[in-house]
Amino acid sequence: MDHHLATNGTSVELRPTQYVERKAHRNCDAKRKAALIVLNCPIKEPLYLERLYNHASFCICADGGANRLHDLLTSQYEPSDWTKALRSLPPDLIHGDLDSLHDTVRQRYEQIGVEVSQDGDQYSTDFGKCIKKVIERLPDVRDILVLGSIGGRVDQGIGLLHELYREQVHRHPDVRFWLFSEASVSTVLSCGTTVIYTPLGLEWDVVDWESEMGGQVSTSNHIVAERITVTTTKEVLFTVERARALDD
Ligand SMILES: Nc1ncnc2c1ncn2[C@@H]1O[C@H](COP(=O)(O)OP(=O)(O)OP(=O)(O)O)[C@@H](O)[C@H]1O
Ligand SMILES: Cc1ncc(C[n+]2csc(CCO)c2C)c(N)n1
Repeated sequence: MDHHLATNGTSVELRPTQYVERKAHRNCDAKRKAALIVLNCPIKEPLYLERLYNHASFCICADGGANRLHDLLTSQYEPSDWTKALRSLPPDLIHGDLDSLHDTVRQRYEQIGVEVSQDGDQYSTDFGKCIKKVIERLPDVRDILVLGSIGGRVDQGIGLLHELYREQVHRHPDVRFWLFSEASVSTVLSCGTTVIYTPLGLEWDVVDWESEMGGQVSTSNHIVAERITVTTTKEVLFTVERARALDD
């Protein structure tokens, strides 16, 4: 069963954990195309990155995201083995205004044949620029996996949520955006009914519950069943906490 598509015309089914499940090789011929965007945010778990990478048929680093990828990969090898380290999970493209990309990182990636492209526009973020590239290079993309965070700078964090909402709701309603951060997976749920399959439904379940910023917001809810149904009249951000450890 495809857990993304509307099954009966009225509900969409999602399985937030599918992209962190084990996959031996990179997905280049998947029916439902996915792309990975690596943002300039801390990446601590190599296995998390590898899982997302293997589910994507196109991987793009947003400017300083390439520094993060470089640092994580090289930390796992001897310093002299940096080519081997970088070739283990090579991005297809590094893109952005390139004001954060370190010179050495750029040179090293260029040396192993990774394309680096610059767009100096000062009215769009590197994340926004990368989404455009993904759509250009992978026109049939259905899921965009974003490895990032809303920790750190508040303007960047709120800006990222704003862009996820804009892209999902207004610009690319046929594409689903997933934000994979250190501790959780988030996606914007459209109006109507969404069924979410998780390892575990919600402890604080609500019915006919008005929700808005400054009004009522459900945070820190607990998942206690395998199937959650969310019916909403406005888009909502759904976040599920990740299990502490990924299992093989
Ligand atoms: N603290 C942060 N929180 C959330 N997202 C971030 C943060 N820092 C960077 N990002 C994301 O990573 C992308 C690349 O960031 P980078 O630092 O390389 O460029 P920037 O010039 O600071 O950002 P931008 O050009 O997008 O304003 C940004 O577009 C943003 O989406
Ligand atoms: C009202 C307004 N606020 C901020 C920026 C600046 N800005 C927005 S995106 C971006 C690119 C960052 O790499 C920059 C510098 C602007 N142009 N307009």
